[in-house]
Amino acid sequence: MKIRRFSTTDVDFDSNLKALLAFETAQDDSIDIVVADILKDVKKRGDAAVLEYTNRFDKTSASSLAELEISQAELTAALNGLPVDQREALKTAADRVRTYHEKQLMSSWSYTEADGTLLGQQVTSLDRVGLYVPGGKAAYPSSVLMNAIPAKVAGVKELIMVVPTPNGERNQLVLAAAAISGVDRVFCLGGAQAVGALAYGTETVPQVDKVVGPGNAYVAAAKRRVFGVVGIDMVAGPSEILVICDGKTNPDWVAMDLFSQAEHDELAQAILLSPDADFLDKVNASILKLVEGMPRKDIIRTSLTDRGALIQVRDLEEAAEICNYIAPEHLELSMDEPLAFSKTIKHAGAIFMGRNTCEALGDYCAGPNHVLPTSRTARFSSPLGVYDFQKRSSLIMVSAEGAQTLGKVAATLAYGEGLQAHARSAEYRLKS
Ligand SMILES: NC(=O)c1ccc[n+]([C@@H]2O[C@H](COP(=O)([O-])OP(=O)(O)OC[C@H]3O[C@@H](n4cnc5c(N)ncnc54)[C@H](O)[C@@H]3O)[C@@H](O)[C@H]2O)c1
Ligand SMILES: N[C@H](CO)Cc1c[nH]c[nH+]1
Ligand SMILES: [Zn+2]
Repeated sequence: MKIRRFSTTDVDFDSNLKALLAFETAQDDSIDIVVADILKDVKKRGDAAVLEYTNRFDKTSASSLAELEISQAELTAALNGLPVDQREALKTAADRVRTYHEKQLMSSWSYTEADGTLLGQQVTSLDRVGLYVPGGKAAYPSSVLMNAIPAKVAGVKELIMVVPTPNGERNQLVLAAAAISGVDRVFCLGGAQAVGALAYGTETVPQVDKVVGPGNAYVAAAKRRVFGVVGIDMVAGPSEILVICDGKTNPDWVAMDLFSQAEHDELAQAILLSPDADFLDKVNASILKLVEGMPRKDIIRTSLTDRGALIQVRDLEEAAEICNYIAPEHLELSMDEPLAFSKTIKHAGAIFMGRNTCEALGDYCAGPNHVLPTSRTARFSSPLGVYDFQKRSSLIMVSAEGAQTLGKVAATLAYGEGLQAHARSAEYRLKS
């Protein structure tokens, strides 16, 4: 296993390094072609197509989609059947996630002008949302909490969750997490066919208003394609971690932090930036030593070999510049004074500060959401939050007096645009 090793003094960042790193993972054309066909078929044939793809990709043998729905009784039984430590850990995580997200609630507001005209914004929640919970290579009960709790806090009426169950195995922690979070319906579906079912609706799966949640490159491509028919939260594809380290953290800790995201997916991306060449050597040695003991070592090896990199930077300021280009899903600042340094970071899904703050704490229980933008979309997207499940309507109530002043302004501008009906509509309200 060989991880790419660069120094910015040898490989110029702008002209070479950007090209050397594989950033465009989730936009792979071959995946997009497969996904386009699946979505077209789901739209045309509904349940029958979803069932066929599910049986093929998840190696199940269901004869109807109804068979793939999990009842509320089964969700509750899963929760009650968990070992106490697991049930308590789920509840602690759920409480912390809820407390954090309650701070994000947007509320309605309005103000009244001197002439009595009222202007404002009315906030409402979405009616029905689809929550994608990944489940191909690993089960993600934590993603159930991260998807469902903000939706509940926002006041969404109906939560429809999909999760693939390879070989028909229903993960009890995932089911328990759905019970704790108050999910209304759960279907054992995954990949592009699950996203299509939620977006277009089928005989069995209800159509939703928005599809949220992370997934592999097939899920990310499907979400991109259904956007417009339904809303989507962001592109949350294969996981990424960028560690910036001053060279003073235990190299084993940093190696394991890189593994923590690499073990998600062969397409995950784990990169370390440090000005200290000896430290990079030590982390490299730690990686080679520690990988042998990892149950998911094959995935880690592929991810680190294909997409990982150890990069020697001139200084930490250059590391910040490179980070802002990469716009990683997760950024660890493993250094002295990380809070001050964080001010130089513009683009990252979540920033983990200090040597004790491993990214894994954020994945499970710190409180902020772990559904985060990937593939450089942190340049313009934010973590999943309550705001993704709320929307705003503008409020305008013009007084009789306001209609006089605003009417003249509007009519003048409307005539300027050549729009007679607009102008006259405003003028009808003018007192002669
Ligand atoms: N960004 C985030 O917030 C976040 C959070 C958790 C997990 N993740 C990422 O989610 C992903 C989970 O991936 P996963 O694979 O374990 O589960 P998944 O649920 O995303 O994908 C499984 C589904 O992919 C589809 N699929 C697999 N191979 C296919 C093929 N050849 N053709 C068509 N469809 C195919 C199948 O339908 C299958 O059900 C990982 O990449 C992980 O890094 C991201
Ligand atoms: N790191 C993932 C987001 O990229 C979230 C997760 C869930 N479980 C473990 N990790
Ligand atoms: Zn993770």
